[in-house]
Amino acid sequence: MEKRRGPPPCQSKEGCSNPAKIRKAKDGAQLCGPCFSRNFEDDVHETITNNSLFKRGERVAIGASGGKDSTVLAYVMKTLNDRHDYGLDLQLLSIDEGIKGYRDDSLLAVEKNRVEYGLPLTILSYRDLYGWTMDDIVAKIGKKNNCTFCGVFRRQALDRGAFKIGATKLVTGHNADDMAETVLMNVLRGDIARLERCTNIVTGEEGDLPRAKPLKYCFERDIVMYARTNQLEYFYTECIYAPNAYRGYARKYVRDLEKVHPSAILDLIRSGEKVSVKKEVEMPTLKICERCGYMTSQKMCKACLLIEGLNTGNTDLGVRKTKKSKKVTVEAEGSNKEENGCGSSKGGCGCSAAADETENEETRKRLKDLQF
Ligand SMILES: Nc1ncnc2c1ncn2[C@@H]1O[C@H](COP(=O)(O)OP(=O)(O)OP(=O)(O)O)[C@@H](O)[C@H]1O
Repeated sequence: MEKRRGPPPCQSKEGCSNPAKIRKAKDGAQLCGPCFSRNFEDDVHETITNNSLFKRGERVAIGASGGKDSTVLAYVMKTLNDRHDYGLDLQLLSIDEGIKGYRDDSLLAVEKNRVEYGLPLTILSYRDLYGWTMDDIVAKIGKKNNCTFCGVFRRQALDRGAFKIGATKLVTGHNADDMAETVLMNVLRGDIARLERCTNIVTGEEGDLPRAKPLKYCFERDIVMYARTNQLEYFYTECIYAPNAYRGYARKYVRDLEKVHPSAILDLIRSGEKVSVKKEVEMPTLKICERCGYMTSQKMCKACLLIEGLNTGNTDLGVRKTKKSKKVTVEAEGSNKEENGCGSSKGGCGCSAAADETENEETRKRLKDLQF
């Protein structure tokens, strides 16, 4: 009878004699658990050094959501900082979007990581920053455009949190699969400016707080395997408000593509990296939001526009380009909105927003207090 063959030997370059247990999704290498972990960490170290992501002595905020990517990011950043003596001051930064049964649970995972990794943790909430939780927003506008609100608010909240703790860089757990999906989405939307930027490993260098993505070349399946191999605790439920997001379709397509053509993910990223906008195409210049002081290419930042819409009942504001949203942007150019109450074209107009006047005032105060 033919003898059943066992697992092949580990293909690690270090000449390990263990049996292979894991096939690395990125390059198909068959490795044992410890060699897979080391190989994964070496990949991230190479990405960090090849792209000179950090300067010695920098305080780096790690965007920690409690999910697999940022949990692995925090663990690997700490491991590499210790192993290679990067000299970084690492801190965890979490944003509580106010989604019951999702973010409150995932923040428990971050809290555990804080204790286990010995990294300080700061949590900022949408409620404190904007006066609205995502639960409130979905109750008001439904599930259709809620991801727009969440994405804009989170981006700004992470920046504000990083400034608050004195970080000079923010790192997020965006991985190779995320990047490939984003390339695809920007192609489908014909958004060439975003297509050019979306594969950059560091973004926001024109502002005060650059963001880096050390896991840019790590495949999602390898991240999950790394988390399992190192018994990392993370929260693994999808956001309860995101199932219909456009990204879901791109994700499924990229996954199907990867099954028949494993290099598809890296190919998509490389395609994105090769795109460059012609010099004569005018790119937006950065200004300061007249209302909250955050950077923006308009007179008023997108978050303030969205808050304005929520507080005035004009929930299309900042979501779709309606005549009204244009009007508010133009208004912001011509007048001081702080004095205008509801922010409509008529100050003290008695429209439905008048009832929200106190709420508006509170939101503004909060935003002012949070300017750094
Ligand atoms: N609430 C949050 N607080 C802090 N950082 C966040 C938060 N949400 C997202 N991020 C950061 O942005 C990255 C990408 O977020 P995304 O929403 O795409 O989640 P994801 O791909 O599921 O990542 P994760 O597995 O880390 O949740 C995360 O890895 C994390 O670094």
